[in-house]
Amino acid sequence: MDVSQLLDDLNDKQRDVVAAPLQNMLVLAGAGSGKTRVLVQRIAWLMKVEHASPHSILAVTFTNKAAAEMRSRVEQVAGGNVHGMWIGTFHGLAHRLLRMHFQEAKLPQSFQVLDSDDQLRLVKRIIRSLNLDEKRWPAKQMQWYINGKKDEGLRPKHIDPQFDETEEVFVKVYKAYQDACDRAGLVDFAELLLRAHELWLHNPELLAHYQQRFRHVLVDEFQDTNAIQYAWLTLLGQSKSKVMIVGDDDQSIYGWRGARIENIQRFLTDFENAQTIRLEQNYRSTANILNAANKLIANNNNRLGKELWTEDDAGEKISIYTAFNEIDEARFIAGRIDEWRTNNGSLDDVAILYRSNAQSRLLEEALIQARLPYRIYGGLRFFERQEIKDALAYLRLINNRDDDAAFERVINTPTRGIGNTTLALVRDAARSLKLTMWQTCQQMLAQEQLKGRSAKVILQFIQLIDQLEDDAANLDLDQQANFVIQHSGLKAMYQAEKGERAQARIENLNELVTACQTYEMEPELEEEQTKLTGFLTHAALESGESQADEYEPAVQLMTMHSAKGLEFPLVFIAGLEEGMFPSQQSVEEIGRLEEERRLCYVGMTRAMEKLYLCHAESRRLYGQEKFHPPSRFLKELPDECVEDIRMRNQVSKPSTTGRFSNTITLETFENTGFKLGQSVVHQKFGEGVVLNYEGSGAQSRIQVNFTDVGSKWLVVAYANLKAV
Ligand SMILES: Nc1ncnc2c1ncn2[C@@H]1O[C@H](COP(=O)(O)OP(=O)(O)OP(=O)(O)O)[C@@H](O)[C@H]1O
Ligand SMILES: [Mg+2]
Repeated sequence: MDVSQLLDDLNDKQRDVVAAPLQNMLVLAGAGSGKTRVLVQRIAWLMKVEHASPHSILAVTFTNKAAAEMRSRVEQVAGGNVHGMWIGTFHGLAHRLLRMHFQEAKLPQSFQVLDSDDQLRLVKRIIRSLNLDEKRWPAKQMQWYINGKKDEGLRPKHIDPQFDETEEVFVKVYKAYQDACDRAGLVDFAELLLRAHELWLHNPELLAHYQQRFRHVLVDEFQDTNAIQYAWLTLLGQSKSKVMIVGDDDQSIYGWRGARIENIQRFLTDFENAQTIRLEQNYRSTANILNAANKLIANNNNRLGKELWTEDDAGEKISIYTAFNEIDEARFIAGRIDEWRTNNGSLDDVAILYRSNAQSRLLEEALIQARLPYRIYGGLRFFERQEIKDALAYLRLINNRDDDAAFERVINTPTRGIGNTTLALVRDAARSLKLTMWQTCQQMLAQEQLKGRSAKVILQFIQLIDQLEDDAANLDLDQQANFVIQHSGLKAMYQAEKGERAQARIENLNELVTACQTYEMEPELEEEQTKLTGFLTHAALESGESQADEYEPAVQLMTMHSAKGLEFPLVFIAGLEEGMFPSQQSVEEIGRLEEERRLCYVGMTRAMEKLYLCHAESRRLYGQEKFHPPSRFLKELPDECVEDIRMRNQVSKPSTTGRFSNTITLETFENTGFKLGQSVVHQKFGEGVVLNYEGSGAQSRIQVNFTDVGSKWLVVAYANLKAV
């Protein structure tokens, strides 16, 4: 691309940014206004027009994926070699600095990065070594505390507990933990940032070198930077370097993790002569989607204030689907996606967004049934999640004591103090005796080959499993699962860990109970196996099935948090109910409620062409039927942008499958010339039976259960169905 082309395809405001003189700049703009795009073009401009060497450019984004994308876009636009340019996340860049300057950072050359699970384990060890009661001082809470302090740039010596005894303990653990890390050459995620900051702060020549080098600093998604990231940037800003930040205060969704929206305003005072440029034209979404999102976010206070408009057509209205229950919601979504595919839409263009990870299970199930390949973005599929595998392993062991994989998984989860040496001993014995782990344990106990403490804990474990089976023998499957989750100690273990991840794990365990409750075994299998066996098989199959290959087009499932910065032609948001979204905890606190609303704004503005917002009238949660009212966010949307696709004056009819909620208007239905239960024939799909109908005029859709290909939603106007 030559220089003149660099400014083509940009509006005036965007051009002002890309071609601005060298200066500190804040680009403040709403979703889809081209922030990321101008940031990339600006880099190309700096190289081509300002003759900046790639070496002098530092670009920061929020995820590794975004960084990879930015690099390839810069290569495309700037044409060719961007070798020497630093593009990455704050964490990635900090890591790089520490590797290059390990000595100045006072780290051994071979220092290791500690991931979150390893960190937790180490914190646990520290708590024990200090003879603290683990129940009173949960490791997860300590971990949260330590990371929070690091994110604020605070070392133990900076914290004054002021006679607060609890905090005194926290600081003591923090200090002991840090000493242990330093001795072992371990660096946790938060430490990467803090160390990188200290590296520059304590080594003025090094800082001067980088200030000299990185003349051009560009940061995307700036609204979600935390205190230490901001401090690090400020060090670069104190030189000739010019810093351009782009962000949107309305999309700040990581406040709960220490992100500070105020950093946007601080930037204007801390960075010399910083200019603010606002982009106001949105290029992503149709007018209906954009106007609705604008209206929604206007309900927040303390905004920096931005207006967004589009030249785009009104487009289709946003569809609000009122599902009868959560199963209906999932099937509706799968049905619409199937229809999209039938009409030659690519599955890569479709995203399903939700508030919490546990919601994915039902959606996954519906997609599997509809044979729609999917991918979970930034996370694991439901049955592959750690806590679910833990719980299933207990159930498997109850079902079959000889399941060695299950045995290995839970023998020490939660921790029972069975040492690796003991386990190795049992493993060896099992191998030579050609017995399973369970059988070997029993034999070794009987022959007194296990002694002392090891013998005691293994015996207790064996008794626990036997007891769990006995106690749960007469319970229904869901109660059985619930019983096992409670009494195995799994629930308590996860409850003791504080923080969002632990919360998500508990939600997933609860969702597993719901899955057991709604699991229906195929009648022909009932004679051959128990319901538990049936369910375990189902879980095993689901965890391996329908996994989309890397390059196969697939529906993307993700939380709204991980959807940041992305865009899709067709977007579904599921579970828009009070208590789900906004979440129960957030409705009591105005600050958190506003963050939820921003999250909804982020979700809605991912959609380019069509947006579906779904809520269920009843939802089974934690094994209980809940009747949540529709989310307040739905009520905040302007009438003219939305359509309700559940009909008024409806008549409920049980469907032939018995599992769908069917609400149809008989009158309109009859206008199509088809009746419920009628046999029809379709040119491609063959013969089928009419199950359901919705919409009117050109939008009318009909659901037909085809003998060969199963149920499909078709647009009546194009389906060319014939009665038989
Ligand atoms: N001037 C333009 N002409 C045509 N398309 C544009 C223009 N500017 C941006 N776009 C397109 O609009 C879409 C949104 O742009 P981009 O992702 O850069 O927005 P953003 O402000 O970074 O959004 P978000 O806040 O969600 O991160 C992209 O598909 C981009 O290519
Ligand atoms: Mg962006």
